[in-house]
Amino acid sequence: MNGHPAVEPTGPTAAPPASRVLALRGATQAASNDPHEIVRATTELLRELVTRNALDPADLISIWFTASPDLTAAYPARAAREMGFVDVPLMCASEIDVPGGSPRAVRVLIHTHSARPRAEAAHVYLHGAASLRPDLVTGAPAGSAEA
Ligand SMILES: C=C(O[C@@H]1C=C(C(=O)O)C=C[C@H]1O)C(=O)O
Repeated sequence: MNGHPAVEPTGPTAAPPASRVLALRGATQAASNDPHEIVRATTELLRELVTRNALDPADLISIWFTASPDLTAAYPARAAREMGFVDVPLMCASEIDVPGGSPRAVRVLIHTHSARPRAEAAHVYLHGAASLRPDLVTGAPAGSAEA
């Protein structure tokens, strides 16, 4: 051996990691299967996630979207690109067509670097999608879309 420890020291004296990975969920409901409405609803959802979690766009790792099978007029990822997330890997897919599933639903899963612990993640469910996960719907801050 060369005298150096094989691994970085751990325990109370070790420096905290500069950054952790945080996953955030969200969902919303578009007014209709129209490109403008899909982009509008998705933009609102992304803005709320960014605001409520104080996200720095430079920290974003990737963004996954699903659209319910009745939404076919546009890719929700378009909203992210139009917001300036042009170098963030994006993906869209069709949601599972479960009987009774939420209509016109855009769902999102964001992975980001963040110092925020998972317990403090603010997941965002807007409009008709709020009924999907009532356990995750928290009070919206002043000035939010729901106000
Ligand atoms: C309930 C939701 O819809 C679907 C069901 C999920 C679940 O059961 O955990 C997760 C994502 C969606 O596929 C949601 O978007 O949160």
